[in-house]
Amino acid sequence: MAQHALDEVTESGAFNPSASTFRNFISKDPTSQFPAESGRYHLYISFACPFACRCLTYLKLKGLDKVISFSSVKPKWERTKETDDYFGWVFPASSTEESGADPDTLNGAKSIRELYELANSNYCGKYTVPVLWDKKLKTIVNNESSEIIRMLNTEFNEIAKNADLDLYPSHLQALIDETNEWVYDRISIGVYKCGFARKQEPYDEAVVQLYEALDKCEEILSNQHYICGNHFTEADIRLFVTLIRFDEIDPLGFDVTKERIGSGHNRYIVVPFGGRTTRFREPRVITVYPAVPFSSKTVYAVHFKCNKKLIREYPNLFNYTKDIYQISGISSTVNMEHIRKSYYGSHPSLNPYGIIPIGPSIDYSTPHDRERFN
Ligand SMILES: N[C@@H](CCC(=O)N[C@@H](CS)C(=O)NCC(=O)O)C(=O)O
Repeated sequence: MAQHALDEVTESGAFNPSASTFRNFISKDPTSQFPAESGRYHLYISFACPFACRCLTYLKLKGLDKVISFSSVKPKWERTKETDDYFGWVFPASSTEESGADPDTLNGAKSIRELYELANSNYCGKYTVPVLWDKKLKTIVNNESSEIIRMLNTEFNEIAKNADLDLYPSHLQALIDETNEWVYDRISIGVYKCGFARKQEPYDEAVVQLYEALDKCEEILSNQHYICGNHFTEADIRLFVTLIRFDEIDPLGFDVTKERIGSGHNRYIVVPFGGRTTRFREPRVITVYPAVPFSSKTVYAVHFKCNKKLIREYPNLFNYTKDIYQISGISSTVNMEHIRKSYYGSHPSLNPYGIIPIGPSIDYSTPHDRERFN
């Protein structure tokens, strides 16, 4: 059994991930094995992982982040044991080692792998995030994001701050399920199918399907506010976590304006803006030959070869992404520094030197036009 999703590739070269292994459910029933209780559970995430961030988004939106604690691993995979070559998610040794990541004060684990081994000493499989951990029984409840978000939606409502928020309302369930199916297959996992393909044919197939699905989203979102109508649902969160990783915001804190200076040449004026990491003290003018727009240097577009079109070339999808980003609590689930470091730094077979491209500058907090559907 493969230890990494990256290695779950069939003989024909296509990415084919295996199912998650821990599939228990937390229930509002106090007599169940895993009852919904304040302070009992912990969510281990990576800010880089779209699947883990689905769950974090639920903690924020449902007002459960005081009821269920959470912490993030470091973004870049590291060796997890002296005795073998498995590289995976690790915790920092101290809270100052890596901004956004926390040591594992609960179990004293050095890696996510250790948690899987604590839960099952015979475990062999992938060591993925998210991990929903039961502090009382010292085990993994569930490591499948699509199930964790369903529990968070309904089972903690007695103690959730925003119990009334229902992201899987009964009248939309059939439509949400149907939407999830094609969005997952062609977009959420579709970008990984493009990136992890080891032969041209499966890549060609996945990339066509990805862009057909993005075109379909664009069409749907030109007629309605959200992907399943005018109601914000689970399906929007599942789509958003991929869209936000497609066109990355400027990680270095540069405001880049482009000027054309003759055929084939672009001049970029790079201006540092306040409060964020900057590399230059003074505004600089840099010239790029030939005319390669910065906007082509994005996470999925570059790293996973999803470069037919960027999200911001789709007016409705782009404004939709901004709209969701601006929902209270959501921007705190987006850590671009972790996303960049992780994708570019953790897949040596895709990016052997671990070089992180500069990326474009997009401000997702700027106005959008989605209120037109209100
Ligand atoms: N089915 C899982 C998939 C989670 C998943 O693929 N996580 C990736 C990060 S995006 C991971 O932890 N990979 C570690 C590895 O492949 O070793 C879910 O949706 O919860």
